[in-house]
Amino acid sequence: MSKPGPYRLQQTLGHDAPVVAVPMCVKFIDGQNYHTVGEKYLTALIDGSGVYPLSYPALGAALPVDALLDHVDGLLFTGSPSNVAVEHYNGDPDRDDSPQDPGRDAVTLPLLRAALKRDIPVICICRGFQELNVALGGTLHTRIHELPGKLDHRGADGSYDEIYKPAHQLLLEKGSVFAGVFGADEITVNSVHWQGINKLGQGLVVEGRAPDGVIEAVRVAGKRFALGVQWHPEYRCTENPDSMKLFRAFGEAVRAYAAERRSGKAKAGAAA
Ligand SMILES: N[C@@H](CCC(=O)NCCCC(=O)O)C(=O)O
Repeated sequence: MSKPGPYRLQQTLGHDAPVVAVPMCVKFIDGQNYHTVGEKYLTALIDGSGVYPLSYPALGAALPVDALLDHVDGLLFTGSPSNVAVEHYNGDPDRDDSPQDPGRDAVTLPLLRAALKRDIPVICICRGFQELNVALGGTLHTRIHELPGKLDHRGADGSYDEIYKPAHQLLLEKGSVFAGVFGADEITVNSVHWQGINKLGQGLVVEGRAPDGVIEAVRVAGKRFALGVQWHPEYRCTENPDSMKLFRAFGEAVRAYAAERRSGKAKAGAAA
């Protein structure tokens, strides 16, 4: 795989740009743990949403989530090759070589619940979408391509453009929040995942599916902006008008929340 050149940002943020936290993954590299986040998520937040991304380490309960949430205006939960551990949803054993990230699980699941409690805007992508479902008591299929009648959602081999190329239609519920964002009942999306929603988490509303019925878009009922997508709108975000619509909508929700938070009107703390 060839190394990409530096990304050239298209936006310059103002000093008062709202802040969006992005929980990191833990990767073991050359004998040490590194906390990492894919650049495309950070640049999509800047160029798509106009917000300031703040990477958040996966150090578990040592960092109380409410200490972070007092200072941010939104959260983005990224995709990752690793899978949510089955112990978090009482699932069947995962495949033996399933990549795991217990450090990330220990942060993202409580962080998601706390953010939803405060009604902070959240967008959850791929692994983040699966975390949203698990955080709300849902379960996952670990190998959807092995289920009868399902497409292979794992993405093609090859260059990143090949892996993240348009893969299938997303069929949206009429009148859904996503249909409003896109101004359409159907768009084309990419697909890079083994796992998918099985039992739906509490409070989640299905807004869109792949043609094989796999759940691809959800929202949390009653929240100002809490959306999850199984595909990758962050990939080459600025080149895809639908991806830009989604990131712009997230940016608007974050700016509205930031104005409330900074005026002291947002719900405070875990008691809210
Ligand atoms: N591991 C899960 C989630 C898949 C996922 O998030 N893929 C993205 C990979 C890296 C990235 O683009 O950030 C599954 O296989 O379902």
